[in-house]
Amino acid sequence: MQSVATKQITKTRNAHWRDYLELTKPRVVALLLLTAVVGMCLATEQLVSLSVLVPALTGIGLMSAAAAAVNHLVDRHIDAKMARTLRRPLPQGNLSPAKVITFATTIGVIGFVTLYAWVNPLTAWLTFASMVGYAFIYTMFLKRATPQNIVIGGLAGAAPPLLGWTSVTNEISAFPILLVMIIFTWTPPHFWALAVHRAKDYARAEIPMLPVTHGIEFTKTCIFLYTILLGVVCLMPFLIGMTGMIYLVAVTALNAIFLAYAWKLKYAPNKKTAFNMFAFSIWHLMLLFVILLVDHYV
Ligand code: HEM
Ligand SMILES: CC(C)=CCC/C(C)=C/CC/C(C)=C/COP(=O)(O)OP(=O)(O)O
Repeated sequence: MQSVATKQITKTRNAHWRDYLELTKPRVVALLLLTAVVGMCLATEQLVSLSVLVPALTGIGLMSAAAAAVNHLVDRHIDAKMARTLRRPLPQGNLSPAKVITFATTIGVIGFVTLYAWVNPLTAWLTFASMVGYAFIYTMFLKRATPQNIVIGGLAGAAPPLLGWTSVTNEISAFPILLVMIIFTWTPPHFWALAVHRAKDYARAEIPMLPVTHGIEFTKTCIFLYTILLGVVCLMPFLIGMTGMIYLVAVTALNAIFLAYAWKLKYAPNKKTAFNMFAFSIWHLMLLFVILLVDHYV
């Protein structure tokens, strides 16, 4: 496998703007920003002012993109060993590590200054903590150290609703923390479904993801249990009176579908079930946050 990776690394070409875009994990950042926008909107009865919305999204987006670029840099050797990640700009030799460091530092600093100067220092520091959590604590340490890596590291990716909320209110409160808990409990079924599908890749790269260390069946059981827990956590916003019937009905339907995937994955899987559950997880989270918005305004 090393020889496949080496062959790819020697096949270099000039850097292209698309390589820089790929470093930022644009689709992941887009969903993170949606959850941040919802955090902003739910923080106020009025419409969010553009003078907060624009710098907050710019800052959170740039710092998330910087964290993603550092993840590409730190993981370049393991990415070269996995079929899913082999074609990324660093394993392909399209970008040098020095260029990636310059890029990540530049956008990270611009993002921080934007938040600090035009939003508020609280949001700037919370976003900084999330960036460190993903780029350094998860990527450099947890990912290689424990099968609970994504559970603990998931907190960084779960932060954006809180970041959106503090952008508007300049204070931390219980409701956005509940939104963070929703993403936090969603992350294990989201990622482990993909890890079940790609278990051989992770084994080859010697990354201690749950299916590698504890086996596929145990991972499927954990996915099932976390999906039930997610269903319970998703009820909380309704139970504390922060959302209404639209949220309750729509989210119950979404969670029933997610649970049906988890059940099928455990008890009646075919070759595509794990990947289909991963793909649905993205729709699940996206629709859940759109529903929060609809419920807030209707
Ligand atoms: C520690 C937490 C997380 C882990 C380990 C994780 C892992 C992954 C992995 C391995 C992929 C496949 C990437 C690819 O092949 O391109 C992926 C895709 C994705 N993830 Fe996550 N994820 C996490 C948290 C999140 C969060 C918090 C969000 C958004 C709120 C998110 C949104 C997405 C989206 C939208 C995709 C599809 C990307 C694409 O199609 O390019 N993930 N995730
Ligand atoms: C400021 C802030 C909110 C920061 C969070 C930024 C961020 C991009 C979080 C997403 C989490 C994610 C995609 C993890 C996958 O990493 P992986 O290395 O396990 O997956 P890979 O193998 O696809 O690279």
